[in-house]
Amino acid sequence: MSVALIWVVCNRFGFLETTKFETLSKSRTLLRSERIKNLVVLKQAALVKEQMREKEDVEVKPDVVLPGTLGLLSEAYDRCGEVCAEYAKTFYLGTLLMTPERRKAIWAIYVWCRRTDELVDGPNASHITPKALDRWESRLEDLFNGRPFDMLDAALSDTVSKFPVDIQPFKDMIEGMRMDLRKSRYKTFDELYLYCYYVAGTVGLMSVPIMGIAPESRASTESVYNAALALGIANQLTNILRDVGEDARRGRVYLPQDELAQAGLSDEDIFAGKVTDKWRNFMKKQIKRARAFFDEAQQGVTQLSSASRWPVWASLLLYRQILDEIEANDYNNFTRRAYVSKPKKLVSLPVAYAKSLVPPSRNAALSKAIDL
Ligand SMILES: CC(C)=CCC/C(C)=C/CC/C(C)=C/CC/C(C)=C/[C@@H]1[C@@H](COP(=O)(O)OP(=O)(O)O)[C@]1(C)CC/C=C(\C)CC/C=C(\C)CCC=C(C)C
Ligand SMILES: [Mn+2]
Repeated sequence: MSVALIWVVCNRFGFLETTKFETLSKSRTLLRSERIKNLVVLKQAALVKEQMREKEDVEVKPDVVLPGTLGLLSEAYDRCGEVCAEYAKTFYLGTLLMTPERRKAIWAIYVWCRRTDELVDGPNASHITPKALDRWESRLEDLFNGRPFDMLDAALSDTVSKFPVDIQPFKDMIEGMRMDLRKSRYKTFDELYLYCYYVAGTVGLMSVPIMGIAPESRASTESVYNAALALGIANQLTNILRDVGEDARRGRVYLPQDELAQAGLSDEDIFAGKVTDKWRNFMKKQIKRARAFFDEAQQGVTQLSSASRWPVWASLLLYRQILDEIEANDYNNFTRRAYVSKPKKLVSLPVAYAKSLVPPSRNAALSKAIDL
């Protein structure tokens, strides 16, 4: 399908205007989650398909640098690297295995995501209004148009001028932050999925054009994007399950209300924070669902370019283990924070490395079978 056609389809369904997207008629049979798969994934995949198939290394556009700005740019990327190292040490170490161009690009994206999240979760969160998020969005548009506001924006501006990264997932992440300002309950999993797409699935979509798909991969670009989306969703669902108590203390319940009711639970039970059999059974189902998203993601990691596989496997295995730790805490995610110990983290790194050595199958039939 051509990019143009996909744009038409996206516009036709109002996808590109997120508010319209949210208020689409209830009579539509597709769930939001399915529409995201059908529309965003197709569009993102089409945008980069051509560029990424050509070479193992994404064709990076040459630097067009104004005299005297090269040093500033490299300083900007260094700063992004420092922020990344400070907030996400293991992940930072993983990025060191990537090619220098890709590593810097991932740092720049990481920093933009972290800053976006800080707007609603950081020390100034109580002053953040929808207007402030609108301003953040116009700053995003400016940097995509080559007019960065500050040094860290300049790094991302440079990245998006070199890699086939689309602005939509970035805008959608801001939409997720808007959702956080106006909403603290989710009626169904479908509603929660939309939130997870906005704040985390988008990270997967932003990252694939940088990570690159292995030239020998026979999997469809769409299936790799689906896997990347699934990894973002899996990570966010895990985040949510780990932070139930912490979120409840801020008056937030990121759990499907209908599933809570079916399990005989309500918000009051969450605020009371007692681990009961009802809670354990509810949690078992939520953990099972998060694991299913990790399973979906795992099939796509192998299709990434060889140097990108190790950091992605490492982060996937580390995040996935948080679910095991919730179980080990007997599902007490009210007062105990599940975390993966240093020794377990250390063991995961060589495991991730071994997994990253597995190349994408050259066998077309097999690759078809793993198409998601
Ligand atoms: C084919 C395939 C599998 C490709 C891999 C694609 C890929 C690299 C996916 C990455 C998925 C990922 C790391 C998603 C992040 C999800 C996440 C945890 C989002 C958090 C949102 C808000 O949650 P909350 O406020 O509840 O959480 P905190 O309490 O604040 O923690 C985020 C915090 C949004 C901001 C996200 C980031 C700062 C992470 C950005 C990460 C990258 C750009 C790098 C990703 C690369 C690797 C190698 C993992
Ligand atoms: Mn946050």
